[in-house]
Parts: sequence; C-alpha cells; structure tokens
Amino acid sequence: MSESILKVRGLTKTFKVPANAAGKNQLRALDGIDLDLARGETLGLVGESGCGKSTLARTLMMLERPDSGSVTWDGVDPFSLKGKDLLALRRRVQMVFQDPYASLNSRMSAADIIAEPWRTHKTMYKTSRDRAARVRELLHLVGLRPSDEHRYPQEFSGGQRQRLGIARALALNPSVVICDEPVSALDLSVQAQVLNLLNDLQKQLGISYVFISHDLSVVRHVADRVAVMYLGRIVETGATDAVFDRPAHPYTEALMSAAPKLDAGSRGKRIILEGEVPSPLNPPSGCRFRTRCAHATDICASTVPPAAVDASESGHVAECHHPRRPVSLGVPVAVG
Ligand SMILES: Nc1ncnc2c1ncn2[C@@H]1O[C@H](COP(=O)(O)OP(=O)(O)OP(=O)(O)O)[C@@H](O)[C@H]1O
Repeated sequence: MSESILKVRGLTKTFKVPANAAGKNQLRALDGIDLDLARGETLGLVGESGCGKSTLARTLMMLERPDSGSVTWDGVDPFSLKGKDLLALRRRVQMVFQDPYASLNSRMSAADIIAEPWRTHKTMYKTSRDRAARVRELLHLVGLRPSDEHRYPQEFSGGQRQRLGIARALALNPSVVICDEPVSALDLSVQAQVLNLLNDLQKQLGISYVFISHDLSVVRHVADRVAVMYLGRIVETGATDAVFDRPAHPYTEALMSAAPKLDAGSRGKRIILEGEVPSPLNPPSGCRFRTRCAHATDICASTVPPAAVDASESGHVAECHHPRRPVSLGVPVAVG
C-alpha cells in the first residue's frame, strides 16, 4: 500500500450507560481498532447497525476522545494539539452526512452554507470577493450552477442537496472526507450520479475517502479496500475484490453471500446468520463472532483470534481461528 495519511492503532472507546441486569455499565463501542488509509484511496467500512462505524467516524473527526490507542494524521496525534495547530488539522478532515436535508440549515442560502466553515477558519479567504469567487468555483466543481448560490436547501432536489453538502465539505480543501452513508437517502439513479461525482473529485483533488455504507454493492463500486466491522472490532480488511470474492472471515463470508451479485451465474449459497448481534455491554469471550459462527470450536471461546494474513494477497487480513482461506497465523491471545 502507498503512503498512509491515517494510521489507527488499538483504538478503544467506551461509553458509560445505565447498568444492565448484570450490573454492567461500560459499553465498549470500539475495542482495539487498527486501520490505515492511503493517500488518494477509498476505504469502505461495512458492518451491521451498532458495530461502531459512527463512533469510529466521530473519533477520526476528533469529536470523540478515545480511551486508549492512537490516531495519527500524517504522523501527528490530533488529540495532542491545541489552538491553531488543532484548527489546521481539523480543516483537513471533513464529513459528508447521510441526510443532506437534516445536515443543511434551511434558513441559509447555498452560498452561506458553503462559506460557513470559513467563519471558524478565518484565514482561508481574506476578502468577501475571494469568498464569493470560491463559492461559485465550488458550486461548479460539484455540478451546480453559479446562480444556485441564492437558493435554499429546500429548493433543491435530494441529489442537488447532497452536492451542496459535498461543496461545503470541500470548502476547507480537506485531504480526507469521511462519507457516512452519503447516498443511502437518495433514489438509485441519483445515487450513481453522486458516486460518480465523488469519484471525479477524488481524481481531480487526490482526496482520500472513508466510505461508510451498509449497501455492499455501493461499497464494491467505490472502495479500493474494505474493512469489515463486527461488535467494535475490524475482523477483516483487504483489497475490495479479495474481500468480496474470497472472504476469509466467516462473518464477511455471510455478509457477502447476502450481497446482490452483478453476475447472476456467480451467485453462491446465501448464508443466514442465526441470532442477534450480542450487546457490546457484554461481548462474548474470545472471538466476538463465535456465538453466531457455524465454524466455532472451543478455542474460539477461550482465545482472542490472531490477525491472520492471507499469504497470497498482501494486506488481506482476517481475525479468525478457522479462516475460510489459507492464511498464515499471528500469535493468539489467551483470555481470562
Ligand atoms: N454517546 C453514546 N452513548 C452511549 N452509547 C453509545 C453512544 N454512541 C454510540 N453508542 C453505542 O455504541 C455502539 C456503537 O454505535 P455506533 O452508532 O457507532 O454504531 P454504527 O455501526 O454506526 O450503527 P448505525 O449503522 O446504526 O449507525 C452501539 O451499541 C451504540 O448504542
């Protein structure tokens, strides 16, 4: 993989919640996340509701402080920064949200929405003429018209609103944009247009994306690499084709078996996952997936699985005692 712009190591985040019947009140939303993002790449982040995707995104955005572990942006720990240095780093990481209607202030014109981040980051454009010119450039960049600057969010279609949300995210010239379900509120035909726009912008501007989506066909379309999350951990990562076509973790295998296939001939047997995702207040010992895994044995309950690397495909890693592909094993960690 080329140079990393983001490195995450052993990231944990716990929330204090009302105690459950067993008296547990520490909800571990992230439990030892390791992640890399290369310059100019799109990393897809997939997993069921509640697995920690948004908490991870919020921590990368510096909106949540982790309990332990590290996040480094180009080698710099954002949580060690203050004042101007922190502001400069914040500028580099922006977010596009799922619902462009809810995330855009309906009382502000498109021009004011795009220019709003410059109120905090005052040094970016010094004169109102510079700001007005940049607003029009950004509208053009996302496929809106210069005259759209006077319109309000409710006067745009869903797709146009998301274009406006993207223009606002680009206003600070970020190097990374975290896209949290950016097309799931849009009609199918509009989804493709917005995905193509994100792709074009990446080519033009060299942006990296962390692309969170529950829609596996969208992730397959946009991501260079994929990270699969389950109950606060990343259980598999690798190049998109490798993870989709040759999943090593039984959880990934089940997820992918349920994803729509372009080539109907390649449709394999759909694996139905039994049971609910366990509560992060009381996660299973050893492998967190073992309670729903058809391949689990005693070791899965007693020992946290090692990171297992697919020897034939560099960077394809799964955390599993019984991977579905040949892998070279790391060192297992006994629990208790
Ligand atoms: N501020 C909070 N206080 C308490 N618990 C929280 C908080 N934020 C998230 N959680 C819990 O952390 C876990 C992970 O939630 P998170 O929203 O990150 O998951 P997700 O994968 O983004 O889910 P979804 O796809 O539904 O948005 C969940 O059990 C959630 O209830």
